[in-house]
Amino acid sequence: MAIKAGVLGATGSVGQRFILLLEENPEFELVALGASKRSSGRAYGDVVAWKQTKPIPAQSSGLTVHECSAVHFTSCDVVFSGLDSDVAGDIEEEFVNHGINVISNAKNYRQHPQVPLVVPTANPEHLDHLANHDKSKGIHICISNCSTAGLVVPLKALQEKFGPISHMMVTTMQAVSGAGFSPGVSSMDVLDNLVPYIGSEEDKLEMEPRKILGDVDASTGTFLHIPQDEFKISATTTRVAVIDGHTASVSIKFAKNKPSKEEIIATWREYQSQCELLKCKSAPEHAIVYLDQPDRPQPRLDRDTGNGYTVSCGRLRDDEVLDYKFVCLSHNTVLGAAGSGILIAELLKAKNII
Ligand SMILES: NC(=O)C1=CN([C@@H]2O[C@H](COP(=O)(O)OP(=O)(O)OC[C@H]3O[C@@H](n4cnc5c(N)ncnc54)[C@H](OP(=O)(O)O)[C@@H]3O)[C@@H](O)[C@H]2O)C=CC1
Ligand SMILES: N[C@@H](CC(=O)OP(=O)(O)O)C(=O)O
Repeated sequence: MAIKAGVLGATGSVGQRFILLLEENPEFELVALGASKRSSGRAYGDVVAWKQTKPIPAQSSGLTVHECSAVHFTSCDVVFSGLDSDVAGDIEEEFVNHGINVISNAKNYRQHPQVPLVVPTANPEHLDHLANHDKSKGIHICISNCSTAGLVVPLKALQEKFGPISHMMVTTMQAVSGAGFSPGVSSMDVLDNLVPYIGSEEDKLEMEPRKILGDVDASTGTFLHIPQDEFKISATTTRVAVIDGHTASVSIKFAKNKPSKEEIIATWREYQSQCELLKCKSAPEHAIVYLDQPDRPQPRLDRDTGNGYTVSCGRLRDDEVLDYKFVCLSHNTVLGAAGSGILIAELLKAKNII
């Protein structure tokens, strides 16, 4: 039976991606949409400022947009949240307290010790700890920050094979769709330009990988961060004139032995997450691809690999300061947001959690 899904923040950058991905996926039936009071009570097609390259799916276009109140979403098996973080905190809490399962893109609960922070092709095993969740409430899961999502997949593959990474320096070049649509980045700021600042983004990149790659205390269901002194991260984040696709230049140092370049590339190419092993519908054939061309990955050429669920890596080379440096690229509204939400719901079904 199809998973009945709702989308909160359906009119936004992430919300629109949810609409497109859900429409193409027979595992889901989209039954309810929510946005602000400005949009509620009207047909989705009439209120959304559609900015995707594919047309609005006809079925979604006719759905009525509701206010984000749990009463309108009780028929949903899962509700995906693409809400502005200014409002996501209270709204998601109300939904979970009404027994509705929420998978959120907003940052509000990412650091909560009982809420898993999941990138489905990196740490799907964290979802196993939800099997014994408090059944009087809905399940609450957070998806990572979009730059973090593309980063932790290649790191997880290396951590599994070669042990912990102790140091990382990362500089991102982030697409404008990451800044959302209301108001978004102005063309005067980003055209012919680069903005070397994205508010709070560096803190998230320095914090979230330590939870995603960390352990879980199974006795208490607490999601633990790798201590800061065991995994030091320094991040710089920038906005560039790209529509979709976040690129990162990354340098890493291994805590133990330094593998060879050939071992790293083979590890990335062979890596399989539970999503592929459990045959989730949206799972990419390869969670990571390594590109040998010296000028790849590039956002326009590589963001849609694996329908936007694959991380493209390239330019692996020695680093004079740490061990190695490389470039990675991922689709910020697919793997970095809506796509991960959908893949997490598919994992929950495959694991009999929903
Ligand atoms: N864009 C990206 O790549 C990523 C974004 N995120 C996170 O996902 C969330 C959504 O981001 P994004 O889509 O970019 O943002 P947008 O600004 O494009 O969309 C925000 C959405 O929130 C709704 N909203 C705003 N105020 C209210 C309210 N008071 N009550 C109910 N709904 C409201 C808007 O509805 P309306 O149109 O009616 O105003 C809109 O649907 C954010 O928390 C963001 O940080 C996470 C990962 C990646
Ligand atoms: N801040 C990211 C989008 C994102 O993921 O935001 P947050 O981590 O607040 O959900 C960007 O600007 O590209």
